[in-house]
Amino acid sequence: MSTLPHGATAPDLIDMRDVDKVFSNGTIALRGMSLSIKQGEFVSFLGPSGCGKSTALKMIAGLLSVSKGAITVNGHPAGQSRDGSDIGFVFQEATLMPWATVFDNVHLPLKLHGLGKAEARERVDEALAMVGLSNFATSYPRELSGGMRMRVSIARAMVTRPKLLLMDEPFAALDEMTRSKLNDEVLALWKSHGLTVIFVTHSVFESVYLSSRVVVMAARPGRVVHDIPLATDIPRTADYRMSTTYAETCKQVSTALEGTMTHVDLNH
Ligand SMILES: Nc1ncnc2c1ncn2[C@@H]1O[C@H](COP(=O)(O)OP(=O)(O)OP(=O)(O)O)[C@@H](O)[C@H]1O
Repeated sequence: MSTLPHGATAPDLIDMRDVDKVFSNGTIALRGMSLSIKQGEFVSFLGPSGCGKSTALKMIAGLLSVSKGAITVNGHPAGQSRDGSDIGFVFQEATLMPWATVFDNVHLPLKLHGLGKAEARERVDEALAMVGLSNFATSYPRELSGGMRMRVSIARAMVTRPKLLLMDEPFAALDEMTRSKLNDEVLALWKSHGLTVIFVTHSVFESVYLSSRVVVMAARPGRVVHDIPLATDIPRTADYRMSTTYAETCKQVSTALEGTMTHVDLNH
């Protein structure tokens, strides 16, 4: 358990203890990563290319094994929760089935759990409504814009009603306006569903706008070098993007990120 600023306690949802990841070709993707994340946090993993952000996310999801150390999610070793449906994963590409409708794409995780179309309809409709795509259930991915395809991908991650949403640079390929809009939509989902979110990004601006905490990582070997808590009581609005507080926080995080370039471990 960790103590929140107002004195209440929230359980640690994720606990990473001294985690290493060494790939079979000898690459040390992560060394000694320790991190606790409380239920309800919005945490960004920010760092240069190759610092192990995606690797850390995939290990938390149980998609990759750890080489050393341990990761628990909700008290279970990563990847060993009862049915895996308490984690939603959104990749950089929307990775939709081009031959299937929006409805069928979002239905997929429930189908894999044995839920037929009729039984799943309410849940799929709910997920599509969450991302504003109720009118596109019968459309095909090729008929949608890049932003809409990413919304389908988010609906597919949310259809199992996960507690934890893992997002791996989901908006990197989108234009600035669509990206800002989707940032706001993810924040709204985070708040309304009491989610815990881990969001991988290269963007200082995006991490500061979204997060309650920015974990700055360095490469060679991948590791955590800064853990920066951010104020969450300031509403994330268009005004906030223009504020001096936002500019100053971006500068602080940017300086921390620039510092990662000098944090090369010469023993590696
Ligand atoms: N399957 C793999 N086999 C071997 N090496 C890998 C594998 N996956 C990742 N790596 C290496 O591990 C390191 C960390 O990779 P990772 O993709 O986690 O970094 P990242 O911070 O997410 O990078 P980016 O921001 O460019 O996506 C890199 O050096 C990468 O080349």
